[in-house]
Amino acid sequence: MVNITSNLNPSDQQARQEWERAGVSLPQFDIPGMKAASASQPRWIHFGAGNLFRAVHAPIAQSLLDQGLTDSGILVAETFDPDIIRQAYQPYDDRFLQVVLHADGSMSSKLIASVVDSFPVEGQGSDWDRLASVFRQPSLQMVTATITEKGYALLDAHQQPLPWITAEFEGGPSAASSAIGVITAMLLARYQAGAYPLAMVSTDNFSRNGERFEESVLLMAQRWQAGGFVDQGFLDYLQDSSKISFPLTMIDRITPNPAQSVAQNLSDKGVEGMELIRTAKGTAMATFANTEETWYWVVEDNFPGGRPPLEQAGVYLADRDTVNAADEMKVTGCLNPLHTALAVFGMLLGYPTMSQTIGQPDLKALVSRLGYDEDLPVVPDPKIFSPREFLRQVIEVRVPNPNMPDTPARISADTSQKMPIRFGRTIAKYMASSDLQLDSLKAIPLIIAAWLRLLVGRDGQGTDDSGQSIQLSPDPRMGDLQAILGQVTLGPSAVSAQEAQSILQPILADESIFGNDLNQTVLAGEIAELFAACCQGQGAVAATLHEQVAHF
Ligand SMILES: NC(=O)C1=CN([C@@H]2O[C@H](COP(=O)(O)OP(=O)(O)OC[C@H]3O[C@@H](n4cnc5c(N)ncnc54)[C@H](O)[C@@H]3O)[C@@H](O)[C@H]2O)C=CC1
Ligand SMILES: O=P(O)(O)OC[C@H]1O[C@](O)(CO)[C@@H](O)[C@@H]1O
Repeated sequence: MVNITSNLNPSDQQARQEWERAGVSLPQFDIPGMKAASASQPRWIHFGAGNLFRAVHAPIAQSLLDQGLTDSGILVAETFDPDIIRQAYQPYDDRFLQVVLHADGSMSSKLIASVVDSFPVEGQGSDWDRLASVFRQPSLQMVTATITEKGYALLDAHQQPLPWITAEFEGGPSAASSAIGVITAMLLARYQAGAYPLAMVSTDNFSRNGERFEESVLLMAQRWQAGGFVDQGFLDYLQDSSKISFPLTMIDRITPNPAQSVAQNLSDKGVEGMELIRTAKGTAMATFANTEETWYWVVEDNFPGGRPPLEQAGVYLADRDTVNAADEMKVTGCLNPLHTALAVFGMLLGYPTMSQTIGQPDLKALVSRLGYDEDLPVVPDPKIFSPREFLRQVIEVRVPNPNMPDTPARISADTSQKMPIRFGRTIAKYMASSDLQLDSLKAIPLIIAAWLRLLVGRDGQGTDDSGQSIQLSPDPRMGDLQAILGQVTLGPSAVSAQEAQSILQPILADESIFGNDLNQTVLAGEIAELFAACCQGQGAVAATLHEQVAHF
């Protein structure tokens, strides 16, 4: 048996052979040497210690170390759920396995030991002080983040501070506890230590992520300045692009929650302690992260304090327009809209995995129509890779990978927040185009209708196509959407298309969901008709889908 915390002395041939037998490749670099170098010269710190960090960022740091291109590893801080550090990092010396699940059913694993230190940040205390001393080091070059889209939010829809942010606005840096509050307080420490340069790199999954990161940090700092906690010089520092940058990025690697099947497989191969961990806040972790083979990280090359040679580890460095095009290509066209479509129908039709959804011929036809015919004509071409080839891989290789334990439930979380980017942008482009006709969109109205049909129910329960009540994934708009959809009846006496149009009117008018008032478009009638058809009793969703794809 082997254990990830065991001594990885390069001369211990027996241990190395045992790892080899377990199918796990080991770090090639000198771990104690790396730890010493990182302590005196930290270069890279990450916020958000979840699974994507383990699938992408930490392995990139390891690749650079293995190639001898850097001597410094990566540090990781967690503000939202410090139990992640306490339960999934500290007991394992900050090590874990990165497990790649290949489409042929095989898996390859790497022991990742590039994480130098981990910080469970909870108010001011020793971890806060240790983190601040990292930020005071001139050697620090980049901060990356995966804190989810919600992590950047400071204001509500009425531009009022979110309840948990008010105390931070009013209490200044010493009251910081949110990710943005802590990051801004750390930048203050860096400013006070010598105003050294730093790149602040959001790697969260939404368009123009760097701009959003910058706006949030600046807003926090402005509120602190208004309260007399910081001087104008700090704001000037944050806005001086020769000091602080907020590059745009596109990141892509489907990384599901750790699966029991993977834990079992590793245990069977003789790796000890491969356990699933669920923190009290609900983050699903393990002693490994499972992910797919394909990955992309495209980042705007704007690092005022220099950067590690990321391109040597497979990262695309590009100009701002290219990154933006790559991101829009993925998020509004060639991946995420297809994912949402499959997740919605997967929930309705009872498919347990994402790969099973796309294995159903009607659903494959639906996302092929969506991707090739409706999205591809309006997505930008980043030129560094082909959108058509990217789309082909998503449809033919990545989502169908039967080895990936990804679920419709994971992808369908927060769908209301994803609608404007995943479908609203495309609708807006068709509306603005003189060549493209809005009524040529057939997949998009069907997906919107299916999503609304899924939400028919109450208290966070929806109704699947067999009429059973099912637990829906969390969504901040669930309450108000279900209140409106509560007027809908399912079954033989279900709503007519006309009734549906009147019930759906306030939802379709909501520009925060669709980016446009759909009632002003030909799509409203189409959605209402499809929605009403999907409400006509058991099997109506599958029947409507089948009938529609026959006409694509
Ligand atoms: N998992 C994936 O396939 C991919 C994820 N991403 C991005 O990475 C983000 C995180 O994904 P994972 O690490 O896989 O998720 P995860 O569930 O493994 O971890 C979530 C991470 O986000 C933090 N977090 C959650 N809510 C927060 C909040 N309100 N404020 C600050 N931090 C918060 C958690 O503490 C944790 O560190 C996603 O939301 C997405 O933006 C991007 C591409 C692929
Ligand atoms: O729908 P979500 O929650 O953004 O997840 C989409 C999935 O596709 C991805 O964009 C793949 O990179 C990941 O964010 C995630 O696996």
